[in-house]
Amino acid sequence: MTQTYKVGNVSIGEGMPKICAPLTGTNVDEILEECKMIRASAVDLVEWRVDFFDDALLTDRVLATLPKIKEVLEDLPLIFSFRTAEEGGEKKITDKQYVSLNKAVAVSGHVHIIDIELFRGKNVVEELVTAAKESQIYTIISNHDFNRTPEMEELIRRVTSAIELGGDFPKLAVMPQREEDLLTVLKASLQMKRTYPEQAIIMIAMGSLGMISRLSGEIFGSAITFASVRNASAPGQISVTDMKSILQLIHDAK
Ligand SMILES: O=C1C[C@@](O)(C(=O)O)C[C@@H](O)[C@@H]1O
Repeated sequence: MTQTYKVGNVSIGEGMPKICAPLTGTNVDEILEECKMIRASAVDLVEWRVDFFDDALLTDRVLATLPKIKEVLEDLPLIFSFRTAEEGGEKKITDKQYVSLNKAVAVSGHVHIIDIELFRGKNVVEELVTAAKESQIYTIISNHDFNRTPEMEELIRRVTSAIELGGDFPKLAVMPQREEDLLTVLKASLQMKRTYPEQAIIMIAMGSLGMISRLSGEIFGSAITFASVRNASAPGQISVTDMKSILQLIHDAK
């Protein structure tokens, strides 16, 4: 039985996968406009993809923007993600900046979850997991490959490392090149769900070929799915409205 993580008012790890919409605005006005649209939609969580923000490398500007976002989103749980250029994000950032930005955000009290990239290395990940725990917020430990899908054993190895490093939600997003890659992701997801039944895991195959993986989380064991309200933050995301009705259909059929 998957452990349920209570993030704000949302229970992650039970029932239908929870829908998360990304904020991809480049300035405060755009971001707040997106927040309003998201607030009026059927999302469960919001991800601030801060790497889209022009001032992402200025911690003061990021910290000043967070309360404005919270004001519009009200009680919707917020994930903070700086997706680095190495993993398909918009900007480069040094390890030092990455750690200090995420730490400042963790202690700010304005976010519920921070996303830490597995490949930033053990030291960075451990330092940020500790900081998050001290601030009583959750962590996603993530890994992305926008070009290909690694072998099944490698997918399992990455998710297992994320669990061993103390992440609350291990997350993998990879790009299938052929139909078999999609099956590999679903199979890895199911295997992880069976091996770690108490763990809420997020497994995504991106692009049009991977779309099924975004819909089938309740079957194969993926606790959060990403869908868009205005702009997609990754290939293959569908609209929140379509996502909600498909997840409901699958849920009702169970
Ligand atoms: O890691 C993920 C998943 C994602 O890459 C996707 O494929 O939906 C979208 C990103 O915004 C998010 O940080």
